[in-house]
Amino acid sequence: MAGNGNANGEFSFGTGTARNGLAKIQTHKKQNGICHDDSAPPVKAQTIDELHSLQKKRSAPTTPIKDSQGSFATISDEDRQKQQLQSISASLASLTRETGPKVVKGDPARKAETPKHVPDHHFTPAFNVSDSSLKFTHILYNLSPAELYEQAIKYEQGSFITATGALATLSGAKTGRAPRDKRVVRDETTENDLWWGKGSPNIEMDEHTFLVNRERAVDYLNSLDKVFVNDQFLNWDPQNKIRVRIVSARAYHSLFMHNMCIRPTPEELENFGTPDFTIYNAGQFPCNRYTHYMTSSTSIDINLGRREMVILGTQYAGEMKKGLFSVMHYLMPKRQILSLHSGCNMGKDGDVALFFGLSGTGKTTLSTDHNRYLIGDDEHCWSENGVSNIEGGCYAKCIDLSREKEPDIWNAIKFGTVLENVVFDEHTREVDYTDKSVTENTRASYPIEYIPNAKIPCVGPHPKNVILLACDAFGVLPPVSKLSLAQTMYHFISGYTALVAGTEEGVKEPQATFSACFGAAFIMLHPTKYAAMLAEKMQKQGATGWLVNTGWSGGRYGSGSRIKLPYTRKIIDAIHSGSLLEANYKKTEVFGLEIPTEVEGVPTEILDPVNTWSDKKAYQDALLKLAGLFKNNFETFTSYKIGKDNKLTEEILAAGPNF
Ligand SMILES: Nc1ncnc2c1ncn2[C@@H]1O[C@H](COP(=O)(O)OP(=O)(O)O)[C@@H](O)[C@H]1O
Ligand SMILES: C=C(OP(=O)(O)O)C(=O)O
Ligand SMILES: [Ca+2]
Ligand SMILES: [Mn+2]
Repeated sequence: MAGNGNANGEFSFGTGTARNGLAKIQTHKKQNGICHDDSAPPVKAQTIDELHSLQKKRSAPTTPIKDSQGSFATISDEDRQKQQLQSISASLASLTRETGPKVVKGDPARKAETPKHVPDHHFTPAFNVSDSSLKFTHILYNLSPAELYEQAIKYEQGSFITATGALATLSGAKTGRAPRDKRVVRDETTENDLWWGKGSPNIEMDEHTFLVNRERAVDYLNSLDKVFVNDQFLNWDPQNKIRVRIVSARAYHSLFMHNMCIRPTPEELENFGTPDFTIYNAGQFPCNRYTHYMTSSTSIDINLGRREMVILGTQYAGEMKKGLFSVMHYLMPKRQILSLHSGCNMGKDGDVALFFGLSGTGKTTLSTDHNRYLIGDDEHCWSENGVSNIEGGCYAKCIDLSREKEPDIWNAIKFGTVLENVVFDEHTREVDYTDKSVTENTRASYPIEYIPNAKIPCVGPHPKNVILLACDAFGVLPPVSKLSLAQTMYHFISGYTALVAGTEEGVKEPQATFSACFGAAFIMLHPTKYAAMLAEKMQKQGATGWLVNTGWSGGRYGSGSRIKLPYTRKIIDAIHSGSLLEANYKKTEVFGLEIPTEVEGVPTEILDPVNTWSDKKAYQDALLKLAGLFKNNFETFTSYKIGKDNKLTEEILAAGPNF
């Protein structure tokens, strides 16, 4: 290269050919004779460190807090930070030791932020002081998705950026929820309030054992260099908002909850105060099998009295979301608000539909509808004023996800989205959504506004249609039937579906299950309490109930096939538009379901399942088998009254299969 220069320090380009065959570089002769790298003004930095310090500017200053009179309080930024740290410090405090780790804000990797000395007073270690009280726990407080990406990629194995910008993560050994490892503290209050015993999801634990696990989680979290803290909200209904704090060890968990809960504005965060409920997620750390009530190394413990939840031995993020949902199933009915395991969307004319159903029945898929506003995909409240989403995000299954069939979910998988347990090309980072190598239960968690027609705020008027989704692996339930109120209640309390592989551990192929209120794993009170509220609301609002089978047709699982999604969508369209209400109906045998004779865009022969089975005897056997399972299951409920209405209770009992 030296050969290209000339005596004046000038280079020529294009005016001749240099000796090595390359064109000569030519620059204009500089007046002062100095050759600059480029024409931009020089950077105002003397050192590399100084240069780097220019890269990041401080976040917008926080706004003043208003006091009860509405005027701006004189609290300084420093005082506010102090209050916030005190609150977090209280959350992380040990219940058995007086001194705990010192809590400081910021990333320990950024040394400048680490205090050089213990701020309060100089102390001499004494026998009652443990090493843990001498260390700092760094708090990464409500980090942004970009910051959480950096944390995950730097420190958490199995974190990668996919071709569309999502954060691929691994949830570890557990890739689904562990309902058998969930425990609820039984104390004087919950003893009477909650549903205990046969069929109930609430497996009891005592207060003391809860505290043992809580201490285990808190000590684990405090043993780390840093923990993530999210302060967020649940429920878009402004009058019934719940403040939640999530303390976790992984950026994956923090980003997941950032997406799933409602994100506070900077002002809301400043006024956050003390949380109504706190999760301690120490999922990497197992519970202790010597601890009473523990039957595995996993424990998910809810203490309603303390307003706390502890997670040990599972990193599956869905436990946090569904754990909080359980809490809402206790808190909301206390306020006469019905909590619903359902998706929810709204048409252009304000017609709201609820989609009840167990995991894998299509709540997320069918509520995400390009022609309608999405209110939420999974957890809602129905109050005197209408519906509200509990969450701020969606949690979609990704197995076999396709751009054609589910374009809105496909497009939501971008920067900010957590993609759990998917398999991708090691070079291009293109995700293979058909790959089940890690699990069948691959998932995407994204903020609801990633769906283009999301309804923000996520609230709507009273529902017009209540759609019960069942994925029937027997292939005998019709693709759609119109229900009377009593039938709606019967099917709501039954909560039938075939559990498909994935979301719960150990389910390998579809199994008939009955899960009261389409969410027995999350309800806290007796199912008839929720059913009575639903009946009252549907009656008052004149809502219509529908049963939609998103499962098998033309034979049971193994011989028939799953009803095509485009057909189910046509059925749902006809419910929304009101046209299905106008159709002609006939009544089926055994289940006594009203089925339409025609639905636009759906082959008529599939509407009555008997038509699709080549072996009619096999159909009859399967039908009676399923009817028997329904009858057996409902026996536990026959001694309960639904609400104050004796007549409705009788009608509900009579609304089941007859054979
Ligand atoms: N006819 C159908 N209706 C609804 N979903 C279907 C249908 N056929 C296949 N599927 C698939 O079943 C899954 C339904 O899961 P999802 O919508 O996440 O259920 P949920 O939200 O109730 O857990 C999706 O992967 C979807 O693509
Ligand atoms: C996250 C869950 O929801 P769903 O499968 O209903 O979408 C779950 O049940 O763990
Ligand atoms: Ca879902
Ligand atoms: Mn769900």
